[in-house]
Amino acid sequence: MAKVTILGATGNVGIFAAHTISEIPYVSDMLLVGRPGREDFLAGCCRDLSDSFAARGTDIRLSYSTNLADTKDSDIFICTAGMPRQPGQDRNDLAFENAKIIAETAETIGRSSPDAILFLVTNPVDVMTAVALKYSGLQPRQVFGLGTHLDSMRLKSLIARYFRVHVSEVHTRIIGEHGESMVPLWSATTIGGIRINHLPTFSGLPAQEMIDTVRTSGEAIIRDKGSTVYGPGEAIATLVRTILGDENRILTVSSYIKSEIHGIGDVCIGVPARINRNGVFPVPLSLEEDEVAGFKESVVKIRKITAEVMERLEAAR
Ligand SMILES: NC(=O)c1ccc[n+]([C@@H]2O[C@H](COP(=O)([O-])OP(=O)(O)OC[C@H]3O[C@@H](n4cnc5c(N)ncnc54)[C@H](O)[C@@H]3O)[C@@H](O)[C@H]2O)c1
Ligand SMILES: O=C(O)C[C@H](O)C(=O)O
Repeated sequence: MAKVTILGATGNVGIFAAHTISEIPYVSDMLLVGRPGREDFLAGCCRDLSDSFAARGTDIRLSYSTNLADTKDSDIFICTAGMPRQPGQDRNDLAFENAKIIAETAETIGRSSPDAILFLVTNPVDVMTAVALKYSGLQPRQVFGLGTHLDSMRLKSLIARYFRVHVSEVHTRIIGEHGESMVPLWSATTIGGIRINHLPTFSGLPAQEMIDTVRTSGEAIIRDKGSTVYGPGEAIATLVRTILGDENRILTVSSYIKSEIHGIGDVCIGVPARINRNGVFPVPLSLEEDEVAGFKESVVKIRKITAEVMERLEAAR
């Protein structure tokens, strides 16, 4: 059984993730962490969630805190703390402001919970994963971000609708940045176990339109309803269940790669990784030429933003 701590629990994604994670049978304790001054709101969240646990018959010890010292003994931290983007902003516009929050938080967690797993949701998630890895001092397997898992789910849903099949029949991946330079892996896309380009209807697939829709999905939802919540909240729970259940699923998350993909590495970015109770382990891959080219471009972009943020963080200390 495990203790799960949610940082940024008063936010839209944090509180819905608390709800989705509470459905995972391996969770015995859940701690909601918010900023000082938010005690009443956190207390209200605990009462409201407790009612839902009772209605569902879930037995989880739920508590809240505004003090990171109380997070000791957590098995997994989910970090949703930080600014979300506003309509018209790019996720990367948030990089430095959110990096300051993540660096400070990660430093504390690394010292007080050296065996924990640290799961980043805060955007830009690839850069935040690198910042958390550096400042926590944890091992690469212990630190990862939601990466392109949500993008992969969005593409899966579009493909399933196009071919009129159940979503569980579709396997697909998007790698690279959780952002503009994301790269769809059509070579790794199957329907009912059959490679998508072996299906007669493949020639009519509006592939570019689909990937454009995925690329702009977060932006469109934020413009229409203010924030993306249900997609990320369920995606977060999938990852937490995979870890706590020691499931060894291969999901596409932001992880530190040394050189696993065509010799490309030294960056935190979305890649397929085997995920279990010990953490996240990128899977070496062989890709099509155009996919490698797209991935290289994405890596160069994320490396540059990460380096700039790290430099500014150091200068600000
Ligand atoms: N990676 C993904 O796929 C994905 C999906 C959805 C949201 N996000 C990101 O998650 C983050 C949260 O989104 P949201 O919609 O819940 O935002 P929100 O504004 O509703 O919540 C933000 C939370 O961060 C906390 N916070 C803000 N500044 C802080 C600081 N200086 N120190 C500590 N805590 C602070 C707030 O108190 C609040 O709890 C954003 O960065 C958003 O872009 C990522
Ligand atoms: O788009 C955003 O800013 C939120 C999140 O990254 C998403 O893709 O839903």
